[in-house]
Amino acid sequence: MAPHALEKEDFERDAAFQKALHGVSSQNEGGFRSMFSKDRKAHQAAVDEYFKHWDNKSAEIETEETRKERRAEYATLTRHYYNLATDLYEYGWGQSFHFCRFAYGESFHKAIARHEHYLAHSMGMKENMRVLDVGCGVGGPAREIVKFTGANVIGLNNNDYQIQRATRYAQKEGLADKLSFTKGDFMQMKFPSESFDQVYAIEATVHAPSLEGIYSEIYRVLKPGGVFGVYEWLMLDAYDNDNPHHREIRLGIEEGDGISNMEKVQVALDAMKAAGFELEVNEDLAQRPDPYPWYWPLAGDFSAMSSPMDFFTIARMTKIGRGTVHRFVGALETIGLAPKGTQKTADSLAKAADCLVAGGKEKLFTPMYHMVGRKPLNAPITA
Ligand SMILES: CC(C)=CCC[C@@H](C)[C@H]1CC[C@H]2C3=C(CC[C@]12C)[C@@]1(C)CC[C@H](O)C[C@@H]1CC3
Repeated sequence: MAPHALEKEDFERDAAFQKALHGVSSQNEGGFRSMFSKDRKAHQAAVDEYFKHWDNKSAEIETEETRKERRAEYATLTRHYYNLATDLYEYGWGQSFHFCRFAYGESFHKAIARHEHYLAHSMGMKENMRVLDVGCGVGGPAREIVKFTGANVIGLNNNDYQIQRATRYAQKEGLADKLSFTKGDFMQMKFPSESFDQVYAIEATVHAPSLEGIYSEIYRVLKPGGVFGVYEWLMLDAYDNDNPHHREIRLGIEEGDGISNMEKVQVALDAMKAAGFELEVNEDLAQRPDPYPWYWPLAGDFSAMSSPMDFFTIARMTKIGRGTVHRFVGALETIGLAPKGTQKTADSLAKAADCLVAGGKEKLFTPMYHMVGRKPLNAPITA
């Protein structure tokens, strides 16, 4: 397969844009309040840049050409998605931007942390290993993994705002000596070959334009014998791209979650193999017989709530919670307190939530395809 064309990086441009858009809001406590202190013009630019990929491009008229255009601008698309969505994520979900399994009686935040521990455990992560977190968000998982394993973690992210927030949170928790964050496109990492003992990615490599491309780049930076562990977002075998309903679900997830190209399970398995990994774990954790499915918080199923402490956390994620946000930010936009496009972003996220739930219920989609691959000890050096 021909290697995927990469977007040209421009760190100065991105830093200037992040400063103009977010200003000092990266130093706020986070979440809802941060949403209102954005520069209006820069916010509009981010909205236009992101939604040009989706407006008037419905599932019925989707062509391979449209998907190709999104893949060609994967880095800009994802960077602007997180420019728009990060504050809403923190407000509605917390600082670990991923789903998880739920055990009986387990609180939301405990379940999230357990999912992170499980990945580290499945990879055999040990104290003082040099570990890379690919697509680290605002660093919630990395902080938990450093505390759980004692590994030294570097978080890689192509969104300056998230890096600033992640750095601030790590400093606040006194973890700065074990955890740092750096800016970069994961398709073209600046790290030398064979420089990490382990690499993990939690619901992040789905933002890549090509799974083979990102897995190969991860393989390159791993030392021989090194391990890559991932929770991947994938469409399941039952997904049929010729079925309009299926396509609508996939597109709703892609648009509302900043994804240029979501693939099926077999593509990911082939990509791991093509990259050179020996696959040690390969399982859709969403198919385990858990008491509650991964999507229950978004489905607004309060009967699955295990701890009274979770009431307000979950309330923000439900349809009613999302409707309240829709009306509230709409009103704030009208009176000029929130930048234009805030409601459009919230609505797109809300639609994604519905598509995620539908994808989960209809067994078309998983956010937790768990793979662990090892780079063979005798692997030849890759440039
Ligand atoms: C985008 C990828 C690859 C991973 C992120 C997974 C999840 C953390 C997000 C997917 C959908 C998001 C939504 C919200 C928070 C973060 C997600 C669950 C909200 C609950 C945030 C508050 C809004 O009012 C509603 C959102 C619905 C979708």
